Amino acid sequence: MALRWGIVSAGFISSDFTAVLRTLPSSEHQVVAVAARDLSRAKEFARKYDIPKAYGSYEELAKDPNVEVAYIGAQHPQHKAAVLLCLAAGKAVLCEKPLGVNAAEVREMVAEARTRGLFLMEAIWTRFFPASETLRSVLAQGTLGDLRVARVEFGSNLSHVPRVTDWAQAGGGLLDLGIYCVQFISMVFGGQKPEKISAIGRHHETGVDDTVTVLMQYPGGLHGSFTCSITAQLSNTALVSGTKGMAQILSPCWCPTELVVQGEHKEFPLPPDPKECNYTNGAGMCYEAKHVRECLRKGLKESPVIPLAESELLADILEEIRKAIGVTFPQDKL
Ligand SMILES: NC(=O)C1=CN([C@@H]2O[C@H](COP(=O)(O)OP(=O)(O)OC[C@H]3O[C@@H](n4cnc5c(N)ncnc54)[C@H](OP(=O)(O)O)[C@@H]3O)[C@@H](O)[C@H]2O)C=CC1
Ligand SMILES: O=C(O)[C@H](O)[C@H](O)[C@H](O)CO
Repeated sequence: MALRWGIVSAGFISSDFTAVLRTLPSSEHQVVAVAARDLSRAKEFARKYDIPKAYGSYEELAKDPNVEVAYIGAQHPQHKAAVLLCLAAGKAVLCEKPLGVNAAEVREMVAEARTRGLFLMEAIWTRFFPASETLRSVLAQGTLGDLRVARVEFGSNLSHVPRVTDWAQAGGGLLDLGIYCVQFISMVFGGQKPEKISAIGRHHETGVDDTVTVLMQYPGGLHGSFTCSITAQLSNTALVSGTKGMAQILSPCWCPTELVVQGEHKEFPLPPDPKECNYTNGAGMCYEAKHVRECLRKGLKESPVIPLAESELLADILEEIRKAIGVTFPQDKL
């Protein structure tokens, strides 16, 4: 039976996600409604993607009985209200990363989903790419021996993207790009909590974090480290290494198609990108969409691949790093 999606907000990532859903069999995925703060933009989006219902408020979409799962594609500070609204209306929710601006926001959403017995997932789409799945099996087989080090770099000059430098919209590299680095390290180290975190950060002129380098010590003496930047181009690769060898995810490591294990290069081609995609490897959003459908059809309340406890952990780590480098957002004071 088709999963009936409602798209909350009509921005860039919502466009990509909707375009990708339309490439999947309509017997499995249908987009039944879209909402934007402005009705005319919602209507334009609905016309473009042939969506039967357009709403001028997120509230109206949440009340639509035909919507089964809401996809939240608004900017970071708008996630919490949209998620809570959809959960209160009994919808399952897939919310873009970062789930919340800080750990308190994430905990509030997770608690609400649990209390209501509803599915909630943070859209850490990276984990559903075949290259990431293969890396997880390589690690599970012990191919790399005892793990020692994980290292990620994600940076690019994004100073032209308004939301990325906007302090009021919780911009900066950590929440936008650093979250991909932290999720990688967390994935390869088994979702453990780091014992120690230290960080240095350069502030952007708008007050958000510009470039951040982080060292994390994990139980068993494992070392995780990353650099993220909204002004400097970095290698955008990720590696994990142990006593028997190394595996490397090549660029773009947040939506990967190439994995090198002990020197052996493996490629994982994506389905063709819908031509209107705004972001790199947008076609790869199909993997998380399929995963959400599988979870919902099995009656799961959270994803086993990115469980809610790990979303809480990622938020805790990001918040601790922000504290260490002195970056705060309005949400931190509430
Ligand atoms: N998984 C991935 O690959 C990617 C994920 N993302 C995530 O998706 C989210 C959205 O990013 P993106 O699509 O680039 O963002 P956009 O700039 O396209 O904004 C998305 C929507 O946010 C709402 N919005 C924008 N500004 C404001 C504001 N000042 N106050 C209230 N609402 C506002 C609007 O909703 P409306 O249409 O209702 O007016 C807008 O359409 C981010 O959280 C980002 O981290 C982004 C890029 C890639
Ligand atoms: O999730 C992402 O991929 C990031 O939000 C984008 O890559 C970045 O913000 C590009 O503008």
